[in-house]
Amino acid sequence: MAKSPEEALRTTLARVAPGTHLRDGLERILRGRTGALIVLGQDRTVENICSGGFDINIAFSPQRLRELAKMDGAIVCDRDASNILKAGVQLVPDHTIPTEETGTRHRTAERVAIQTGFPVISVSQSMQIIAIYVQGLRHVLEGSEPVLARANQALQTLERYRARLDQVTSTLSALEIEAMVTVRDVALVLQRQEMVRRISEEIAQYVLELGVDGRLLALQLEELSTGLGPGSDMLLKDYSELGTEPLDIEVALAQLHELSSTDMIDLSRIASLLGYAPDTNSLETVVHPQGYRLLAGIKSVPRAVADRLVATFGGLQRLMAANIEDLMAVDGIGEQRARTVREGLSRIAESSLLDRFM
Ligand SMILES: Nc1ncnc2c1ncn2[C@@H]1O[C@H](COP(=O)(O)OP(=O)(O)OP(=O)(O)O)[C@@H](O)[C@H]1O
Repeated sequence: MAKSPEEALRTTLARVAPGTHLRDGLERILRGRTGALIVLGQDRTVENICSGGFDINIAFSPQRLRELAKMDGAIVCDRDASNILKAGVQLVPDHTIPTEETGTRHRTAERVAIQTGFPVISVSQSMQIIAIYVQGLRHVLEGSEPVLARANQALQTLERYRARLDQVTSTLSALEIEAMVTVRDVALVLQRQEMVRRISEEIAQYVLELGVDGRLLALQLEELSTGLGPGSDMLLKDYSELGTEPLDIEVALAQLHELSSTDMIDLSRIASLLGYAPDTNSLETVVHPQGYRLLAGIKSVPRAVADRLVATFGGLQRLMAANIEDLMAVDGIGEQRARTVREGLSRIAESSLLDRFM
């Protein structure tokens, strides 16, 4: 499947991250106060817009890149910059492709990136910046310090969001056990899960961009992401019976990911993703989960078995009331698994109530 421009940019950012040969070469060009125009990839389209220059086809090294950049014209490397294929090339992209850039080097870079689909890097001699063009996107590379400063701020935000998510999730579990959940409680957890997802994604992007300088950040992100529990899909599945139409979980999840930050504050808007009328009265309606989320929290219960359990018992309350024999009556559940489910559910019930009342 073709990558979205954002995904392609992420891949390229990893390729030029600190610690890579390519970044080393680009930094050398910058320090040497020359410029460069580098295409990362070669195919028929690239061939067709290349004029002059020469084929070299040598293994990539930062020193070679720096030396070749002293010449006029562009450099063509293969996709992962393991070989330098051409140097001193004049690139002649389609001049009708619109570009916002000024200066021929950067206008060419943007057009070539759009026309070929390959990333293009420009090192500006006059502005002393390295810019990456991927399809229609432009990203200016920064030194690690400002990126780390922003990443650390995001990490602190994630820490706060995570604490709040844990809090609302354990409240929801307790309310589920007591059959006292309202739409507001569900929307609140969906909101917090989404906020954690968004900020985690932002930090993951910084990790990519920072390369070797982002190792500690990667560890911190991993630590703050462990034990997150079942995701928003399980929650949507649990409460998807609210509307008149059966809910398409994938669609609802995509809609949640696309909510603007203003919509994210509005719990009624989030509740409407579950098929519920977007008004404040709806938020106070008492609702009952199917049990998918709590079952997903029990390690040795496969998804298909969980689905069968939900289909048989038709809701968490009846599932909680089921004894070993009742559970064993479900297709694919032997005594061992019935015990696991029973004990798992009892443990969740105990710990939820303890969390709530202690
Ligand atoms: N179409 C092109 N193909 C290959 N190389 C190019 C092309 N356009 C510009 N260059 C390279 O960029 C160099 C600088 O060109 P120019 O001064 O017009 O660009 P600029 O955008 O002002 O660059 P800078 O920001 O580096 O000063 C040229 O000498 C050439 O090596």
